[in-house]
Amino acid sequence: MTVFGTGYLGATHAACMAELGFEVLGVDVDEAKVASLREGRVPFYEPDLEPLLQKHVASGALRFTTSAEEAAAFGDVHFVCVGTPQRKGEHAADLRFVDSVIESLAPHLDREALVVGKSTVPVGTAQRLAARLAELAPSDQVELAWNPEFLREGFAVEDTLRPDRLVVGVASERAEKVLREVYATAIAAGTPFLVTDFPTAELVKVAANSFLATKISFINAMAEICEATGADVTMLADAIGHDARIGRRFLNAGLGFGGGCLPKDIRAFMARAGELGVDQAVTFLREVDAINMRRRGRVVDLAREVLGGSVLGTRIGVLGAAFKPNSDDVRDSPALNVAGQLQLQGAAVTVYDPKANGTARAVFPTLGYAESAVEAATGADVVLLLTEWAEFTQMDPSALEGVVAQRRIIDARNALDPARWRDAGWTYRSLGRP
Ligand SMILES: NC(=O)C1=CN([C@@H]2O[C@H](COP(=O)(O)OP(=O)(O)OC[C@H]3O[C@@H](n4cnc5c(N)ncnc54)[C@H](O)[C@@H]3O)[C@@H](O)[C@H]2O)C=CC1
Ligand SMILES: O=C(O)[C@H]1O[C@H](OP(=O)(O)OP(=O)(O)OC[C@H]2O[C@@H](n3ccc(=O)[nH]c3=O)[C@H](O)[C@@H]2O)[C@H](O)[C@@H](O)[C@@H]1O
Repeated sequence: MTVFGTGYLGATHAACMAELGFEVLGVDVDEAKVASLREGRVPFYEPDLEPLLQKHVASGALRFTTSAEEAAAFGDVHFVCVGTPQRKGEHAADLRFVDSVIESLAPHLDREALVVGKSTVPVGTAQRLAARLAELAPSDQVELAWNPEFLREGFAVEDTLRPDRLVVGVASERAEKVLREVYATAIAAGTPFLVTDFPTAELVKVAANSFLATKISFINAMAEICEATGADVTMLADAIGHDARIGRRFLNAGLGFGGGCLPKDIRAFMARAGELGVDQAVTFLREVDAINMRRRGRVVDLAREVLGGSVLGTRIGVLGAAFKPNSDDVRDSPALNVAGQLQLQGAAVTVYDPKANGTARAVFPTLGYAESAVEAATGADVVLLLTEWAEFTQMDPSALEGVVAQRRIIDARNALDPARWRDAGWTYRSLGRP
């Protein structure tokens, strides 16, 4: 099989398919990425991925190329895992990479093949691509299926090898049969395998991410109310989370969601609903987005408040740049956004992230970068915890007390024990907690 696009999703999918026993050819237009993967080096940080890549590159089961023609000749099943980012200045998804896979692959498909979309796309895309595939492919035995992906960064390998469900949108029994073979190991282990049509498969993905985003913004809205009343949002989340219908997971209030998926997916969903004339059905997502973005401003305000009204001329130590722990991904990262805003307001900001210094520096070269939490906090008038890496949450306050200018910490992820820091003489502030 082949995997088009070897980013966070595609590289993981390719390595995991090799682990399941398939011969896999990864395809990317980025020559540097392909060169790195060929040498067994993952060009981003994802726990557990590199050993898997190295194992299967070494055995020859996993190879990489930049040639779509080579891929067409090699594969019977072709997965599409390319990016679908937000279009510049718009909410809609940019589908040019998905389109370009079909344009470059289809003309070479001269025998039976199944093209399987995994990228997150607006509903209706699969139908359109299926028509284009039929137009371009020399063989009439070429078909499309849609198989959305639900993996989380930081747990990508685990989620791919042991998914909690598999969803396939198919147009024929043959496509279903092929996908049952591809996922035979997970199906045998009891993973629910849901077979549906194209639009349902596409919608399952954006509905799931919209629900997750809504859950986070719901608790962050409660955090705003807690801040106005002196209530404690963490206790509130624990208490409502005991109701199994609600559930405690994804109710962590704080700086809100970012990354290459939730923000762009809810925006693309609103844009697509608008095109379909049903925008009213998802106008609540506008509020979900607005609540989320307000959290970033709230942390900046809190820093200003703690610093006596202005951040101008102050030194701020920032712990975390990635959009979440166990990842080096800084796409739409709330942490980096806050660090950038504080710098714009005149603070000298020094950032440390265990894995994301490099990716952060590439998009935000003007911030200061440190090699450790202690170095980032040195001379700081306030320290901000913006990404809850275990390295930070397990930190002893005494590790920083000798280096900071002032013992002040803002815990924007509600990840530290307030009593521990206060007892050690720190001014501790967090979001939605007194
Ligand atoms: N990152 C994640 O955790 C998840 C991502 N998704 C979805 O998967 C898709 C990919 O996301 P990421 O892997 O994060 O993006 P990414 O940006 O890390 O990777 C995309 C890759 O596609 C390559 N590419 C672009 N055009 C190509 C072409 N014509 N042929 C071959 N390769 C090409 C790029 O060079 C890049 O390496 C998106 O639609 C995303 O919403 C879905 C579930 C999880
Ligand atoms: O479509 C995708 O790409 C993926 O998007 C998310 O996965 P991911 O973006 O890797 O990360 P999450 O763990 O969902 O976290 C997203 C953001 O929400 C924030 N978050 C999460 C949970 C929470 O309780 N509170 C909270 O603020 C995180 O800090 C992070 O910024 C979904 O969880 C995956 O199922 C989905 O496949």
